[in-house]
Parts: sequence; C-alpha cells; structure tokens
Amino acid sequence: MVIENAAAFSSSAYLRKRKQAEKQVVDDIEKDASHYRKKNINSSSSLEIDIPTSHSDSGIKDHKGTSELRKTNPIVTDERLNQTSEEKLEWLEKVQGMLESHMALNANKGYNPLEASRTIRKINQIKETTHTVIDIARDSFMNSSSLFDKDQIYDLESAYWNLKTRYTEAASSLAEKDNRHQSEIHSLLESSEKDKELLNTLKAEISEKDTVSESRLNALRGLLNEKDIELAKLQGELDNIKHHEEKNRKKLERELQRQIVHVREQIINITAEYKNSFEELQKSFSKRIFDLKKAYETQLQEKVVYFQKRIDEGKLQENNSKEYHELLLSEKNREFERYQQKMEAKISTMKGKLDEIQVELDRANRKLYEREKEHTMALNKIDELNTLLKENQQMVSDKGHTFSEFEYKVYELTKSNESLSQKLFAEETLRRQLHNTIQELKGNIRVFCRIRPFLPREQQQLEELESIFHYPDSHSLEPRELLLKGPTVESSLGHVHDKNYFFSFDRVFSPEATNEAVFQEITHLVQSAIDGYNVSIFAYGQTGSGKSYTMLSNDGMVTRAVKQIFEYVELLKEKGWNYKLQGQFLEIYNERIYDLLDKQGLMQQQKHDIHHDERERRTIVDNVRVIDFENEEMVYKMLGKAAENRFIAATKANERSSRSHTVFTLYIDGWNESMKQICRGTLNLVDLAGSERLSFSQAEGERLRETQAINKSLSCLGDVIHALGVATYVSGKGNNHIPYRNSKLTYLLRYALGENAKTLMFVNVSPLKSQIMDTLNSLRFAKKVNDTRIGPMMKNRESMSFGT
Ligand SMILES: Nc1ncnc2c1ncn2[C@@H]1O[C@H](COP(=O)(O)OP(=O)(O)OP(=O)(O)O)[C@@H](O)[C@H]1O
Repeated sequence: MVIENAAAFSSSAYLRKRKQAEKQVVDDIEKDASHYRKKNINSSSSLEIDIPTSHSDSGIKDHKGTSELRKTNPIVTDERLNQTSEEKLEWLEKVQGMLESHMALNANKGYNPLEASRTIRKINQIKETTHTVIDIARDSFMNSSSLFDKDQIYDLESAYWNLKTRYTEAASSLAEKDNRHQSEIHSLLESSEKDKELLNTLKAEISEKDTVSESRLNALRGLLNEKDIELAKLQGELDNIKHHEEKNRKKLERELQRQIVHVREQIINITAEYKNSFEELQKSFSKRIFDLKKAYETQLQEKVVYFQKRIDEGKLQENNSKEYHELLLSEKNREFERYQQKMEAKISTMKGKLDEIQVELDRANRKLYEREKEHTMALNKIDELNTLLKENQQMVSDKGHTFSEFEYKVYELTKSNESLSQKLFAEETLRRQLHNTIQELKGNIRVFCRIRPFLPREQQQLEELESIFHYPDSHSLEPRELLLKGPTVESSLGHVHDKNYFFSFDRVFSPEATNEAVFQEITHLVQSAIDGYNVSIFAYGQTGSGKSYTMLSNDGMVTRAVKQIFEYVELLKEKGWNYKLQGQFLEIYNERIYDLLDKQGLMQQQKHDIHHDERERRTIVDNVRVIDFENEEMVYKMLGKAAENRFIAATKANERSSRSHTVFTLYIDGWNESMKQICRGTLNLVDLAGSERLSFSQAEGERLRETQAINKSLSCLGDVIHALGVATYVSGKGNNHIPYRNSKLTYLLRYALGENAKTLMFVNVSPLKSQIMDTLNSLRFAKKVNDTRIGPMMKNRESMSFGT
C-alpha cells in the first residue's frame, strides 16, 4: 500500500499495521541471519576450505574450490561473481548511507513520522534488494555448486547483523517515540474528553437553569396575572363602593341639611310664634291691668271726688249726724270691699288666663324642648353620619392602602421579573460564550465530506456501481475516515497494485445520510450566527456531486437554517431579545456580481461594487436588494424568485448554474432593550461552481473565460484559507496579509472568512468510478482546507489530529 500521507495516517489501525510491518522486517532479517549463522556454524569445520556448506537439501554436499567451480560450472564466471560482489557492496553502501541519513535526520529534526515511514519503506526496498542479491548468490551456488568465498559470507553476514542491529535500534527508538507520542495523545484526548464532559455538564446545567428559570418565570407570570385580575376586580369594587358611598353621603348630607334647616325654621317659627303670642298676651294683659288700674283709679278718683263732695256735703251735715257719717263710711268700705272683691275676681280671672297662657307657654316650651331634642338628635345623627362618613373615608383610604400594597407587590414582581430577565440574559450570555468555546474547540474552519448516492439513471451502468469508497470507521458515531480506492498502478519495480488514498475530515457522510442528519451537524454553526458571529457554509465539488441538493433543495441546509433561525429568534423574545432578519442573494459569474433578486438589473447587467465597513465589519454591495424578512415564508418566496431569475439569466449562458457561485446572505441583527445590548451575526450559504478539472486546452471564447474565472476564484478561496492558517500559525493572531482582493468571492466574503468567523466546507463527491480523478482532486483540496487551523484552539486541534 502506498502511504499517501503519513500525518494523515493517524488511526490506531494504522499504528497496529505499521508495528506488524516493522516486526515482520525484523523477523525476516532475524530469520535470514539465523539461517546464515546456522550455515556458517555448519561450515565452520571446513572453514579452512573457505566455503560454507551449501543447502543440505540441495543435494550439493561436496566442497569445491572456486577455481574448480569456475571450471566446472559455466554460469559461475568471474564476471558473474564480480557482479554479485559489486551489487553487494552497492546495497551495503545504500543501507549504510540511508541509516546514517535517517539517524542524522532524527538527531537534527526530532521524530518525524513521515520520515520514519519513508525509511521503513526504503529499508523494505533494500531488504528486497538484499534478497535479490542473496537469491542470485544462492542461484549461482545451486546451479554451479560453486562456493562463496569466506569473505563474501562474512561480509554478507556482518552486513545483516549490522543492518539488523541498526534497524532494531532505529525500530526501538521509533517505537519508544511512538509510545511517548501515543501517551501524549492519550493524555490530550483524555483532557479534551474531560473538557467535553465539562462543557456538556455546563450545557446541561444551563439548560436545567433555563428550564427552572423558565418555569419560575412562568409561575411568577401566572401569579402576576392572577394578582392583576384580582387587583383589577378590587379596584372595580373599590371604585363602585367609593362611587356608591359618595352618592349616599351626598344624599344623606343633603337630606340632613334639609331636615336641619326645616327643624331650625320650625323652631324659629314656633319660638317666634310663641314669643309673639306671649308678648301679645303680656301686652294685652299689661294693657288690661293698666286699663283696669286706670279705670279703677279713675273710678277711685271719681269716688274720691264724689265722696269728697259728699264728705264736703257731709261736712255740712257733720254736724248733723256722726252716725250718719259712720254709716256712710261703712257703706263706702263695703262698696270698696265689693269693688276690691270684684277687682280680685277680675285679677284672679286674669291670673287664670295668665295661667292658661303660662300653660300654653310651657307647652310651647316643651315643644321647643322637643324640637331642640329632635334637633340634638338630628345633630347626633349628623355626627353619626359624619362618623360613618369618616369610617367610609377610612375604608376608602384603607382600600387605597391595599391598592398601594398591591401596587407595591406589582412593583416587587416587576422588579423580580426584571432581575429574572437579567438572570436569563446573563444565562443566555453564558450559553453563547460556552457555545462559542465549543465551536472554537471544534475549530473555526471545518470540513464535512458528503458522498452522494447512485442516481436511478446510473444504476444501469454496472461498471460504475463498484464502490470506490471504503469507510474505515463507519462503526463510529461520528465517522471521519474515508478511503478512496484508486486506479491500478505499476510501481518502478514493476509491481502492479491498487493505489488507495486515505483521507480524514471533521465528518464523513456516506450516501445514506439524509439532509436532516447532515443539518444536525451544522445546527450549532447556525446557532453561532444567531449569537452574533459571521458564519459561512460552502458547498464544494464537481458538477453533479450534490452541492445544490445539499444547500438549496427543499429540505436543504438553507431552508433548515432559516427555519431554525426563525424558531430560535421567537424563543429569544421571552429573554428580551428582538431580531431583525434581512437577506440578499447574489451570483458570481465570470468574476462579476449579479443580484438574483433584481430581474431588471440582471437583464441590464447592472454594476455592483463591493465596500467594506471596517467598524461594523459588514460588507455592502452597491445596487443590491436587501429584503426584510418578517417570517419564514418570505424567505422561501425569495429563494423561489432567485431560482427563477437565475434560470432566466442562465438561458443567456449555457450551463451557467454549474459555472457560477451563489451566495445567500442572511443578516441577523438582535438587540436587547433592557440590557442595552446588540448582537449582529451573518450567515452566508454558498453554492460554489463545479470544481471539475477544467482544461484550458480545449476551451475557447466564453467557455475559456468561465474556466479561468472558476479556476481563479476556487484557487483564491484555497489561498485565502491557507493564508489565514499560516497567519494564525505564525503570529497566532491571523493579522498577516490575506489575499481577499484576488477574487470577487473572497472579497465579498472578507468578514466571513477569518479568525473570528466560522467556516464550514462541504466537499461533495460523486460515487462514480468514471469521475474518480475529479473526486480525488476535490478531496485533496478539502484536505488542504481541513489541515488549516484558524483561531484560538488551533494548537489543541493540531496536536490532536497529528498523532491519532
Ligand atoms: N444526497 C443525495 N440524495 C439523493 N439525491 C442526490 C443527493 N445528492 C445529489 N443528488 C441528486 O444528484 C443530482 C445532482 O445533484 P446536484 O444538482 O445537487 O449537483 P451539483 O453539484 O449542485 O451540480 P451543479 O454544479 O450542476 O449545480 C441531482 O439530481 C440531485 O437530486
């Protein structure tokens, strides 16, 4: 088997095989040497005759001198013997030289598996040569029964021992180094396994926390909603009560006011009434007393005048009669007593009347008292109502208090919601960081190989159906190895054998793999684009190898990526993230850009220049339609329109779709209002032009230009990736000159190809035997990309892929 590349030969199967081969060589040498030794020992008794005993089973038992042999056997001529001596010397020198150069190489450069493999191969070749020499010698011996001279045998034997000793030393030093490397690789693998486990644990923790936070948030939201409803209900009730009480209070106040006014008026009226009647009574009574007094005084005066007159008259008669006077006086006294009695009766009537008035007055007073009592009661009622009012007001204020409590609760809930949102945000940020670490661990540039199945029309061509692929680790969960069974070749030594090529990629997908299974492996990269990284996914391969099927078919990577993005962006809304999604669809044909969304522009071959916004790290193409996507359907519609326009454009240039690159770009801009954060990612999905070996010799005109353009852009893509790898390797930063400008494709994807960007290349290959050389070329290109390491985890990956 020809070793295509020792570094790539990293499987343990290979190591086992190599050890077996080494052992085989050592054993063979040991066997030959012991055979010779045995012969030497056997012949030691007759050493004096300078000839080892021949093979006992060859029937040649006699020892003869060389000269005699030369005489008896025409084949063993001097020339022949000299020739074998020269050959022996020649290979001895070769072995010597080679071992010395190998040792020198080892001493200078340290262990190099490629060199080691080459040395082993050469040693094997020399061993073959040795066998040839021995065989010739044996043949001569057997054919001629001739003799080797002693020196020749010693030379041969010592050369074997020398060779064996050196080889054993070299083999043991190789084995020792291998073991050392093996254990280093083991420890690296172990540590990477541990890292993986740690990352898985962290991932699981995050998702667990996510779930817990989610459910807590949901429970709190539920509670908040319930409280909101309760609060709204209470608020409604409170408003009702307030309104009702206000109405009642006003009504009651009005009624009380009215009653108080009414009672006051009544009291005032009654009081005034009684006062008036009392005053009138008093007045009339006083007047009557005054009148009576006056009348009495007048009567008394008249009586006094009368009696004076009569006294005067009596004085005249005084003398007449003392008795008469006494009689008169008594008469007057009786008359006065009568009058007095009459007056007393009148006074007592008046008194009676006055008593009546007093009674009435008392009654009026009692009524007034009652009214006053009523008034007091009314006042008390007013007080009561006021108390009630106050109580109501207190209740209202209490309700207001409850309302503020609720408000406070709402505030607290809002705050806890905010803190939960912050927590969710922090968790989301952590998830993004961990996700990115995992992606960087996997490498910022990855290569997946996909072999398409035989198509129904190919099933007829029986000679094509023989499988040209073998999957050495197909049993593995993540197969990475691929063996291409190459054409039969003849070696320089005339050996005819099948040439096999061994490749190892980040993943190998056999023909049975579905788009769904393939997408599972790139879903993390799509996630990185949502998280704000520039991600590019290329499909590379010859025409008809399945690039478009992988990228643009109905369930291809583009459709699935768009679906994933829309679904995740929806989920992120709950974590406070809003996203704007925009897209463009370009075609690069003959180093010229076409906008597949602008039919008019396509027909008019509008000019599109590329600009780079260094600050934003975004590429802007002049006169290109960028569409806002509000839902998935809009993207699918756009893809349909682009395919239609591409078809229209293709009628102008034959097979254009295979000879042009298409670049679908999705801009994913997110912002988190509460956290004042933005994240801007880009996802480029690129279907490259067919990579088949295009010969300039047969192409002319349009076809020649196409061929030149495809060759140029694909080799530029390889150069850019290579330069990025070298830059990372040399400076560790990747800031050396990268030849982005050398082709439209690399210039357009400048920010999507680099240290912080993430790149995945699908190498699509056909299973057809007739296309084996194109397949080999594609795999070699992909291997070059796969061997490139970009980004911080470069060293880690390199050491991992080196020894395994
Ligand atoms: N994995 C697959 N499963 C089934 N059919 C496939 C698969 N890959 C490719 N095909 C079929 O193979 C044919 C060629 O595939 P496709 O057109 O995708 O190749 P291509 O590399 O894009 O070619 P071109 O460069 O001409 O665009 C198509 O009919 C496609 O349906």
